[in-house]
Amino acid sequence: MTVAPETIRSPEFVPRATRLAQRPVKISALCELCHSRKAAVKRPKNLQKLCQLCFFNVFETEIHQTITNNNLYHRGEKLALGASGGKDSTVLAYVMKTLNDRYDYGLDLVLLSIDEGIVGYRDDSLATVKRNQVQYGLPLEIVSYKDLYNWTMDEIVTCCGIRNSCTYCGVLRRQALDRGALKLGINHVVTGHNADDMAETVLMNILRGDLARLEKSTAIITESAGSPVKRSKPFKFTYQKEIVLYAHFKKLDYFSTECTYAPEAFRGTARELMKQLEKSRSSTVIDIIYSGENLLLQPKRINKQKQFRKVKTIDKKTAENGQNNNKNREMEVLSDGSISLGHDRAKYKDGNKCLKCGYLSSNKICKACVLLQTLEKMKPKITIDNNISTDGAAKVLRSLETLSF
Ligand SMILES: Nc1ncnc2c1ncn2[C@@H]1O[C@H](COP(=O)(O)OP(=O)(O)OP(=O)(O)O)[C@@H](O)[C@H]1O
Repeated sequence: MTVAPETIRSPEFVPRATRLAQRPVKISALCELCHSRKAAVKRPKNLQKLCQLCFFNVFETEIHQTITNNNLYHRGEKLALGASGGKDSTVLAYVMKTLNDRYDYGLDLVLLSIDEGIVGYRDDSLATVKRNQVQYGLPLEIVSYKDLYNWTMDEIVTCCGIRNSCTYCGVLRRQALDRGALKLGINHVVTGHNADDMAETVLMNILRGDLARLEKSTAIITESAGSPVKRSKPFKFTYQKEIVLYAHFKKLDYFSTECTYAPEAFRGTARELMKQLEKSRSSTVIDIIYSGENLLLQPKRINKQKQFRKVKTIDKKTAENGQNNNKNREMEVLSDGSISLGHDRAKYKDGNKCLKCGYLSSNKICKACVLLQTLEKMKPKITIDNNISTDGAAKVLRSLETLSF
């Protein structure tokens, strides 16, 4: 197995969206709303020129309207705000606290952080969350992969490579957020997913022909079978660039480095495509979300599509070994080496538990356990470098370079 060193991001890397949004914009005009103060921003959403105060006001009011129009929360509800220390979740914590106080929502807010165990990345971003906890006066709960699964992401990458790291991390984080929330007696997790994230997901699902996921990808509130924890995304209509501008002007304390491991490769492709489209049509992000919301999918066609995809993607060797004859397919290694987590056809009903870990799951074995089982199988095949003099990504990279399967 070879891993290109450039797929591991330098800790100094600053995402392009952050760099662009932080670049001072020269606008020599008056604010189009108050007509008295000098405009400081040109809103990426509609190109309106606004002063800082009016920008803060429209930004917060739009999120308030998203919350109230969609009846996202109710008085007395306890919410776990997914806090990674990044721009989206820092703005999420700040805005949710501001709106809760301003409009007297009557919500009980708690910050919930998942420590995936990525040295040089998550430990630094968690330090930011700890400062936010003090700055916003909100309680904080930190749950780690190591405690829940006995694996850190650094160990997982050392074991299975970078290629599938986003699959592992995404599945484990989803469950970790649920478990962290339940530990706090909360059944509602709020995340900072924004309009750009959502449009990218819609595009990815269209490009992959994943119609089943496409249907769910624009939901502002989701509840999955087998989990008592629901999720909501109050930034569904909020542009990423505006989130960065807001954090910048408000001087919020956030961590702007991207994950050490390369972001999901295909998401990057969808992101690039979206940026290209945005150059000629500034409303691209909202248009894609709108299309995703209004696509009418015919069940018969979805089934056909699934069958077609199954024939196309099953790895030849695995198929020859008969491993995919299992009707209750749980995990499939695709021909391109990536992992696809299937669903148990004999679906469990709500409230059923994973036979392995006992955690709630709609499948016989939960997705996290399926992945952890695979990791355990791979573990004996590798020798992990015991030299602890170099930590984090550098150590992982060195370990990966010496591995052979
Ligand atoms: N380690 C974590 N702990 C708690 N919540 C998380 C964590 N990682 C992600 N989330 C939640 O999921 C949302 C989307 O995460 P994603 O990985 O897409 O990061 P992002 O777009 O860079 O967001 P952020 O800027 O907040 O890190 C975050 O805004 C946050 O609410």
